[in-house]
Amino acid sequence: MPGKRTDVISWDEFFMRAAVAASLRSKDPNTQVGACIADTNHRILSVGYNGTPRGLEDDEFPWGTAENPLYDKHNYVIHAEANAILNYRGSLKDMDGATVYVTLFPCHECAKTLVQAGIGEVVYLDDKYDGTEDNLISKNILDRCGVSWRQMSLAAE
Ligand SMILES: O=c1[nH]c(=O)n([C@H]2C[C@H](O)[C@@H](COP(=O)(O)O)O2)cc1CO
Ligand SMILES: [Zn+2]
Repeated sequence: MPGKRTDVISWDEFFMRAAVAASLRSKDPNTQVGACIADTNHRILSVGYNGTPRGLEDDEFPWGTAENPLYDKHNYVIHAEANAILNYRGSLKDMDGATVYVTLFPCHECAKTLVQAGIGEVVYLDDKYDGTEDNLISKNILDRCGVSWRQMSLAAE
């Protein structure tokens, strides 16, 4: 009888690759973010990426930053983590203790939202805004609310 395959990818890698796949849908020319929420039974609950709200056509959208807040993408884009939570069609109870896999460390607004949704752990790939005010606030929120966070990497293909 042949033995089982043993060189399978880990759960971490599986969920992070799902987050990366979601990020590939992002139209943001500067930063593409993907999020994948997995429950404690290794089930994917939801995925999301940074994009415009429904009704705001992402083809016509000015994808840049601007001095005038009216024309700055940051004021319109829904973050990947928020989209992953909003895309979920089940009960929010399922998010209790779940892990969110994100390609970029969550901003402080997403940190608050993730905490309030019941997320227990954040696993991230990149932390390119490490040390910025927003990033420090985000880490402060997660720490004070008992949400753990850790970085992982994906092997290059
Ligand atoms: O937690 C996050 N989640 C998320 O989806 N984003 C998105 C919003 C923007 O579309 C983009 C950030 O753009 P930029 O790096 O040009 O400032 O990434 C950004 C963050 C944190 O910075
Ligand atoms: Zn955010």
